[in-house]
Amino acid sequence: MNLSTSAPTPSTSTAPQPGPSGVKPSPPPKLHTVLLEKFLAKGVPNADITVYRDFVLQHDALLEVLEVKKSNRTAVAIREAGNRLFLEKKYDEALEKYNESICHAEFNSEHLGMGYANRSAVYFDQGEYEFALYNIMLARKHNFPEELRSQLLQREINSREKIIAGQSKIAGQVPPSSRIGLNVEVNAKLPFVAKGIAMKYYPEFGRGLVAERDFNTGDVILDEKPMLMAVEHGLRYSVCSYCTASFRKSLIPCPNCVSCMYCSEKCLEMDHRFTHRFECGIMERLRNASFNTSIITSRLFFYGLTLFGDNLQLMMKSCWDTFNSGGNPFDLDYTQYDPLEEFKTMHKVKFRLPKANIEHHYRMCAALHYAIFMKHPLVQSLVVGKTYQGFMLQCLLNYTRVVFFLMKDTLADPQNRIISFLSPIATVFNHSCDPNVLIIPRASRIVTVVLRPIRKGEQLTSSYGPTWWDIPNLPLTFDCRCVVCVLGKKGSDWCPAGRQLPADANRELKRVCDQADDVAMLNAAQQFIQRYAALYPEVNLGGMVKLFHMLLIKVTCCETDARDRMRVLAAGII
Ligand SMILES: C[S@@+](CC[C@H](N)C(=O)[O-])C[C@H]1O[C@@H](n2cnc3c(N)ncnc32)[C@H](O)[C@@H]1O
Repeated sequence: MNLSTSAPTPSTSTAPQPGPSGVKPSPPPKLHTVLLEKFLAKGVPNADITVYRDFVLQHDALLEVLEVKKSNRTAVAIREAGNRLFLEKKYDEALEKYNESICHAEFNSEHLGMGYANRSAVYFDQGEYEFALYNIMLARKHNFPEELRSQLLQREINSREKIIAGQSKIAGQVPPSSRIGLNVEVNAKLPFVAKGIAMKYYPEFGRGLVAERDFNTGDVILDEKPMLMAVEHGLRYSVCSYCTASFRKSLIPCPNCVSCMYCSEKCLEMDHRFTHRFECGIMERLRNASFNTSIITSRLFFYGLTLFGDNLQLMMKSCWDTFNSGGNPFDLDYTQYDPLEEFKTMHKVKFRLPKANIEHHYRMCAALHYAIFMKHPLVQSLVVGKTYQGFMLQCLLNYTRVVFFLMKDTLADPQNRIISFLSPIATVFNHSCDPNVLIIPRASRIVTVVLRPIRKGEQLTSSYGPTWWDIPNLPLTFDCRCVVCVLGKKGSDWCPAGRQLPADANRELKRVCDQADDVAMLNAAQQFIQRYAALYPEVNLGGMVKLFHMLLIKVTCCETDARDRMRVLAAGII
């Protein structure tokens, strides 16, 4: 037990940020704040996690919130709200409402079919005829009422006619190009990582990634599948709860709860197998007690438990002594992919606590999750007895620390809603205000592209928010020790005085911006950065890196759209 009464009582307002990536911190959930304030009033902020747990269990009644059940009545009301949005041509909002309605529709009811049919009307109006056909197919599969089928048939005929007439968006779309997927030689044991990247320990950063050979602008050096992902609650009707794909919001519901949707049966099955079976039925309680995506901390425990075949004894034997002992994913052999070995490496990660003292938040977070998960019948049946319960509690606390240390967040939409991911390699990139790579999280993959030439021996760094050419007002959770900050430079002060591009380059700069489309501009920007790299950092080159950065994200999004349309075609609609 670590009961220290002499430590100053920390304030509850310094909440943990959702991750180290510079995305705006979310306020702590009300329940967390209320309980933490009560707890800290006792004057023992450094109390052992078991003391936090017992305190939370004493306040069990506060954890109770109504778990919303599926209901056709609710489904109808929400669908009608969707219809109003559809008439106002607010298509994205209408799709979200139809998704919510589909989630609330009872198992096997006609209201599932009605929701899909209404979605098909939105896609038809948007000119997304393949998605319209896909949703018509779903409507028919899910009890769309017989008496309304003629309308659906007419929409199907109209969609097919549009496609035959060449009005499909597939015709004019950006073809999926080599922007997605590695375009350099790969590591023999980690075929999703470029050859010539290794892990190195840096005293000021902890683990980091180092280049063991030169890389060029535009090299795709990582194409990784995350181990775990989480979407904030507000996105539950917009993206897949498992892989986070948007799939133009053409999602299918969890058959048992109203809180999760998926882009495919496969994702539904995978999510259920690894984590959702422990969450289904207690989602509202979890949400009530969690930061936006902090549920991912507990998911790491249940993911591990699943990989150990639900055998807690085995998991405890393998993991009890290895918390925080140091893990190196480069020791793994992914040609013989073993998710259990990958999990064990993540379990061992040596974390550093952030600069603000927020350990009391971590303890409250873990204690709350523990108390809520212990209400789930499946967890109750697997975690029996004080020893195993103690192990689960310790895991939840350690994984809260590890996940908040490593997790990367990304803004999913203009409403700044967040998706978070945890992966063995992409989370090892340290931050620099002068980054040399860009991480682009897309549905179920994390792609990393080189922004400017990297020489052998340099550290590979991404930006968690601030860059020297762009300084958003976003705090980092640590004192930044990157080269820009250590030298006390900001903005254009980072560029050596008098360094300028030659006159020729200025003409070329204009040519880059005059390109006809995004792909051409992206390629021109890439060549420009590579050609003038010797003059980096220079203000205009910084602007060009920023443009390259922006275009990479835009082109990747277009390619994702293109792939989604191809995927719908492959579903057998034509
Ligand atoms: C996503 S992890 C990066 C990998 C981490 N260094 C490790 O050992 O696994 C983020 C953490 O790395 C450290 N870090 C990353 N960039 C840093 C920087 N520019 N200055 C100081 N610490 C940094 C901080 O402790 C931060 O919370």
